[in-house]
Amino acid sequence: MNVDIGNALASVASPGVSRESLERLDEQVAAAHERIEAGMANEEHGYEALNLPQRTDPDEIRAAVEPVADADALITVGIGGSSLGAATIANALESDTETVFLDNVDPEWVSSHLERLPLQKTAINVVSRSGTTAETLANFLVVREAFEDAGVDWTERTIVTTGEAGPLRDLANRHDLPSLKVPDGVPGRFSALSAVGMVAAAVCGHDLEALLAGAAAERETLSGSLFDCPAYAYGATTYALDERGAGINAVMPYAESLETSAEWFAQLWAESLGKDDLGQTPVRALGVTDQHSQLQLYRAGPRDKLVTFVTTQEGTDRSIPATDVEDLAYLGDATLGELLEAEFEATEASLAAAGRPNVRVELERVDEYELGGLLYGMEAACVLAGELYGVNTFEQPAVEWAKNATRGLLGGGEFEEAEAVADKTELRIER
Ligand SMILES: O=P(O)(O)OC[C@H]1O[C@H](O)[C@H](O)[C@@H](O)[C@@H]1O
Repeated sequence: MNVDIGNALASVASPGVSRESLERLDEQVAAAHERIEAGMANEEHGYEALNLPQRTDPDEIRAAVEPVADADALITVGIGGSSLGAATIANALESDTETVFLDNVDPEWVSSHLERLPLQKTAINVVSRSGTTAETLANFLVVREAFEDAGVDWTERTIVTTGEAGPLRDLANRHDLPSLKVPDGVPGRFSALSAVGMVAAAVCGHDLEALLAGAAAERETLSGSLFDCPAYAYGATTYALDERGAGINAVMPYAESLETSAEWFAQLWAESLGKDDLGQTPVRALGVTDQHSQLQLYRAGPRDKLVTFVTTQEGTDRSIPATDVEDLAYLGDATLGELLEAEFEATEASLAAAGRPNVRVELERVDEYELGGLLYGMEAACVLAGELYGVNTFEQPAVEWAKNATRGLLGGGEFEEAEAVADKTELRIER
């Protein structure tokens, strides 16, 4: 990926960061880079994620999915980091295999998928790093039952990806299911380039080598200066803008196929950096759609936002048919791709003209190679930002708190967090 931070400079935007400040910040980037390289070399928890392009074995993943290679549909049961990376890849790329991601326990929604899908020709991909996440295990039990009710042997159609030990690992062993291991030292939200994100891609027939090659190329750019490394330029600029008041980061891909990448990014940014009263709030937007809903706020609301555009240079196009309606004649000379491009450029310029900081992340096209680069680049940006903030990027104690409270409420053990639910302050206004 390439990154253009010109519209984040103080000469354009407020808040903005001056070239001199960036040069001073670059000294911290150099120190952070040394720390990151050491963490990678020592295979430390979290930093190990940045070694995945070299560590992930596509053959192992393809071998595990071999029994379900004929599937017409794939249900991935997982949540957060065990779903969003896989969904980002699957939703970005074309495939004949329909992919469904059960990352919610809304009973109506879960049932509607199970009633609709051809279960005889459907595979199940269960993913949980811990193997204990209540939503994932509950959904898996429900999916299994639906397969049994339909007379389909779910043990023939299930692939498990989980840690070395835990309830899901036990289950995989008990039923002799094909299974893959979540690599050690890789937190869920940094695991897209492992089996966690790539099983679904393999079932869909995507090019796993190209995903990893794109990520490896991004890894090669990591260096001690933000001016030489797109990922660090992004991480350092977002950090500097947050310090200057842009506490919100609205990520706006200009490609429908990249919409899920903004969801994936939101988890990465929020769970990694939201600590010690620090962190930038990620917001999901989509170009051009959200030009007609959120842009007013981005351009004229509080000066607390950075807009991150994600653009692609090339893709399939479609011409707009000519019409004899005079006022619409200009459209007939264009294509939908040209319209999209013009709308992006106009939106970017409109923010800059109003002095609102924005950054452009450029991909050449939406394919495996470029996606690998985007996933890796944003992860590296996040790790760098975590170093600059001085937070523990790789933990998520606040999420664990709510997980414990839920388990306590359901009788899954003694968790003091559950008591807080009973302590809720009420001020109800009833109709
Ligand atoms: O993969 P699992 O162990 O099932 O965890 C799934 C998700 O659970 C929690 O919400 C964590 O905060 C996330 O970081 C994680 O991705």
